[in-house]
Amino acid sequence: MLGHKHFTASSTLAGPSKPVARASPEIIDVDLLEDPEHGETAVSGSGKKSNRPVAPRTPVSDEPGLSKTEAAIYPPLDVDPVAYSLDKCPWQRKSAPYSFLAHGLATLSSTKSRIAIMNVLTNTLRAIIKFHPISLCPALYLLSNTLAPPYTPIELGLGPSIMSKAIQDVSGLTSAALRRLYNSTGDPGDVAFEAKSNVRTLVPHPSLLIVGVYDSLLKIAQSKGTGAAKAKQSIVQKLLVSAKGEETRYLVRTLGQNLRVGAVRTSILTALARAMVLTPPASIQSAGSASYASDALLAEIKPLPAGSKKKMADTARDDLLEKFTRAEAVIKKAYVLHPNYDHIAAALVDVGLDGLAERLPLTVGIPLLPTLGSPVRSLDEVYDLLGSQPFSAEFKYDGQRAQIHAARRSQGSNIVKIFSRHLEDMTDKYPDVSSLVQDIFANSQETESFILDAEIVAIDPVDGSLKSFQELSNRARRDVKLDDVKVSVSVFAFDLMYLNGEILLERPFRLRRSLLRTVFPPVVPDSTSAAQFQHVQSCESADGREAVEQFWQEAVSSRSEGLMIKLLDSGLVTEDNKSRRKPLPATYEPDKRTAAWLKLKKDYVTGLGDSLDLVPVGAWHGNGRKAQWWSPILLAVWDPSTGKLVAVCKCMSGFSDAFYKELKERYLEDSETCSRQPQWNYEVLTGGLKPQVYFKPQEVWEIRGADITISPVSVAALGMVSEARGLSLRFPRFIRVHDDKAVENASTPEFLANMYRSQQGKDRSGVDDGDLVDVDMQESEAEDAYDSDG
Ligand SMILES: Nc1ncnc2c1ncn2[C@@H]1O[C@H](COP(=O)(O)OP(=O)(O)OP(=O)(O)O)[C@@H](O)[C@H]1O
Repeated sequence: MLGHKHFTASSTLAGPSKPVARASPEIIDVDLLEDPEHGETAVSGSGKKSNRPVAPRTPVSDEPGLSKTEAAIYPPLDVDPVAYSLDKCPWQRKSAPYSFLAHGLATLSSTKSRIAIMNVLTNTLRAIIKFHPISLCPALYLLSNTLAPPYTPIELGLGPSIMSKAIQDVSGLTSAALRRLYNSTGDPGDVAFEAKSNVRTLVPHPSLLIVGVYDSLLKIAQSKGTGAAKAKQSIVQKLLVSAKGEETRYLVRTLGQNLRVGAVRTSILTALARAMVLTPPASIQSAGSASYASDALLAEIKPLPAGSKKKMADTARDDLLEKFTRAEAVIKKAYVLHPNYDHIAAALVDVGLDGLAERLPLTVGIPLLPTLGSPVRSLDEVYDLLGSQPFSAEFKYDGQRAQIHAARRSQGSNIVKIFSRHLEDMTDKYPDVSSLVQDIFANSQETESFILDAEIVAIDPVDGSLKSFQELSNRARRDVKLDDVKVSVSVFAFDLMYLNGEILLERPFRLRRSLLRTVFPPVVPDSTSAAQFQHVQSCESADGREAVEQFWQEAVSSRSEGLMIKLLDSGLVTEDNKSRRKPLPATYEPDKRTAAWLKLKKDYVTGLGDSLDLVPVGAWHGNGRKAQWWSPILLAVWDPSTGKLVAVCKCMSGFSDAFYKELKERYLEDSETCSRQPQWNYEVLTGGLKPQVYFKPQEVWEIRGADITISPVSVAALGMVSEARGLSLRFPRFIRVHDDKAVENASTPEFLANMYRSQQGKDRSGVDDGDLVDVDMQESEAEDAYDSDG
């Protein structure tokens, strides 16, 4: 998966200051471009030729809104789709220009209204579907700031210094000028926009196209080996030379992997569904299909006044909303079973909404989005929610989720794919699990193909006892050879979604579990380097409440994280649930935090014995739903021996939207309390964590977490537990602001180290790297989970 790469002030300045390089038309890649009507060659703001571009004169705003260029060319996109006239689109039946998409992104970043966001996305996609459907797939990737499906390993691999050099070359600004711009804007896209805003070109540059920009990103990602940095920089420069107005800002934000618009995947899919209903591609015969809106229906609908949130009494609009709802369900289902925009866009253009489900079924080799659990705080709550409906309580193992896909091949080797919770392809990481799957095929001649859900857990190779998640995180991540496997694992299987050509998602859990248990018996291989296969340890509600309580106690004292509680049968209406809610399904619900899967974690109930009092010292700009706020927030302990604050973890959990809003107001950027550089009365050590803004240390927050871990990036309590590593808090959760505490009352590194020691159950003066945990990985997972919910 593409990582978040942030452009830091210091990296903006990387590379020597160069003489001005003129934007030259010769270096433009023809396949990026078309239509040379708007091009220019460098002249100064006065219109005279100049050797040096003029420094930007316009003040830099936080959220830029639309530049004049795009606003003048394109009609507004945030209007009710019923009122949006595609006839006014100036690029009809030509290749879709990137400036149109940039116009959409700029409009998105200037609004927080969900209705406006949906309108912009819908209208943008409608124009593309109608006039240049080939651009639909690249547009979906560019809108979601990805390059490929999540299971395709592809990364831009663009270091900030490449970006910085490219912007310097194209704008002619010195590194010092860029640094000043960065300090006043804090966003690389804004820096590039401002840097280019006064560059005028005399020789026309053809316009960037959506398809061309996307292809260039792929070329950047594919540049490997010696000379890759140069090749990447050259592609970025070509793009920047041709970019105009908002294109520059969004191009650079795209390259920096932080678009800063509030469009998450669910909004994009909803908009795609609406766009298909309103404007099916010319290739689809929509006449008579109930999925699409006819001209007659649209003519009947009265457009909503701008900004209106009220639903008007309008039967035709109700009909349209119903079509939207159905189309959304079709597209979202297709995506969760087959998360691939290339396939979805092609299928929509070929067969439309009506043929989508058949064209994109659950497929071995393409991961589906997994079912997720809803948190509960106690067994009482479990019984309260499920009443007397039968459930199974399973150990919640502390490992890595794995979706295992396999198909027998009569010739050549069998297909085996292992996907993570976020659908990344981890097959290379687990050759021992691949080898286990080959054993499964060898042992059972009837098994032809399957998709199963499991947790891969580190185990002791001798006695099979469970080891910690930290132990598992010690395994190498890529291209692991079977002989190099150092940490033994067991696959704890808990669900079966597909077997021998049959899709089992709609079957109740009791049946899926029974197939899993009978078709896939446990495997304990002779060799200790091969993976084991087991069923999760479980207990049934039918065994009685006392047995379930007893099982919970076992989970608490084991190395598991707690329990997963799963409904066994669908739709039972019992005395206790009939009045309260509709019966729950026990089907496999991709991408849903279903109430039929409850998770009861030890740390929800017990957690760390104590909470920590930490000081917020900085933050990063949020993404997706949180694009307008700061998230995560960097928290620090107070070191009384040095009088410094030391960052300990990033926190993004436990905050309400209202709290995020207040926080932004409390620490207004560039005011007395917030700055791009740390400049306060207390020195703050951040180790490997570099926030985008620094807060004046002035508050203390109560924070709870799952446990304390040795961290590769934290410098808190450095040397107290490990010589070379600091400590961090795993899964930090905000509880409240401590109004009664000053910075000097915050938790200390010593307190942190003591907590770590008591959690380990012994006073350890040193640890090995076996306890290392990848803090960043956990955080990005948490963020994704939040966004997909939101
Ligand atoms: N028996 C089990 N059944 C289902 N999931 C299990 C089981 N044992 C361990 N797990 C792990 O627990 C997770 C269930 O919690 P949830 O569905 O909310 O995912 P999550 O968002 O990754 O949560 P968390 O961070 O709490 O693990 C699964 O993703 C899986 O990795």
